[in-house]
Amino acid sequence: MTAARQDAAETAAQPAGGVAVTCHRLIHIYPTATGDVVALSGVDLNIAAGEMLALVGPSGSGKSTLVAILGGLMRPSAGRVYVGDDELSRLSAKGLAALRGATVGTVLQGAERNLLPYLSLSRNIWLAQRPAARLAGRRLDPPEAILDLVGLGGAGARRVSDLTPGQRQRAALAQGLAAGPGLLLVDEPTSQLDVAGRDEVLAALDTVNARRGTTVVVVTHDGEVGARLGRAVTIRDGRVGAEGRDGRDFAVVAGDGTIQLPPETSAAFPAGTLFEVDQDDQSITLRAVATPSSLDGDDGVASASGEPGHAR
Ligand SMILES: Nc1ncnc2c1ncn2[C@@H]1O[C@H](COP(=O)(O)OP(=O)(O)OP(=O)(O)O)[C@@H](O)[C@H]1O
Repeated sequence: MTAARQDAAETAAQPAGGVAVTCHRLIHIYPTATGDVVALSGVDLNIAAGEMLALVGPSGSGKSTLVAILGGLMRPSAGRVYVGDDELSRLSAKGLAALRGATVGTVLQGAERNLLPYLSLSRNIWLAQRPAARLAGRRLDPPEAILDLVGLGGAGARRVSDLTPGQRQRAALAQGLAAGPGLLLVDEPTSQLDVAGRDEVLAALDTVNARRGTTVVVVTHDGEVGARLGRAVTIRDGRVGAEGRDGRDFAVVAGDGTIQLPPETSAAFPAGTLFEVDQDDQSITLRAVATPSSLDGDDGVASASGEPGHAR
């Protein structure tokens, strides 16, 4: 949480209510007619309760699959995932339904997919609250209070179809927050918005996080959104490839000890390149000593020594 968010959280009337998330060697495979598709190949990720985080990465890297698992919409093929105290693969179908109904709010990409356009905002939220009230026996905030959180206070009587795209996206956030979840998962909330609309959505997420302590995970292709949330985790080839925190970029050691090189670095070193590894307390130095093509030749490693360069 930033200092501003911390201040707001301390003055908020509502108690903090975020849940932590832990993924350990998470694997997901889609069986298809043409063979298995490995969507997640060992995700290790810790998200603290009340943290805000962006999941970024190229198309097809596994972001939506990860979010669907965190939201209790799918079970992983292997590995463990905790949302709060619940290990999801151990939950019964009823337990998963309770998780979806009360603990996790999922906002799908495309605001309209989350809302009934012919109903008022209040009615939309009220309908989304019913399963949570039944499943968790919780007393929930009135719809107007939830709309207020996302900057739509006083708009409860308006119909979804009468809203601007930015308002509609914030209404979709309100829908995801209807049951008072500890974890809010939001898929591409800003992709169809102009800069002003994007800023309003980010401000709404900040407010939700500050006042409720809700853990917020946003899937986005927008690097600016990642930067504004403070922590951006890059999913590449189905695992955590890198992480940005407060403007600094980090490589991440996976649970199996591997580190993905940044794309621009790996482009300079073809697969099969041999490195010498030097390590001290604070750093690891990789010195490329042979490329696959040099290994194909007669003179092998020695002839390529020092080429194509150094990676550190
Ligand atoms: N239902 C499915 N059946 C088979 N393969 C799937 C299915 N859903 C996703 N995949 C595959 O799993 C991999 C990861 O997909 P996923 O949608 O999770 O990635 P993504 O990072 O969210 O992509 P995008 O940014 O385009 O939404 C891709 O290779 C995709 O083709």
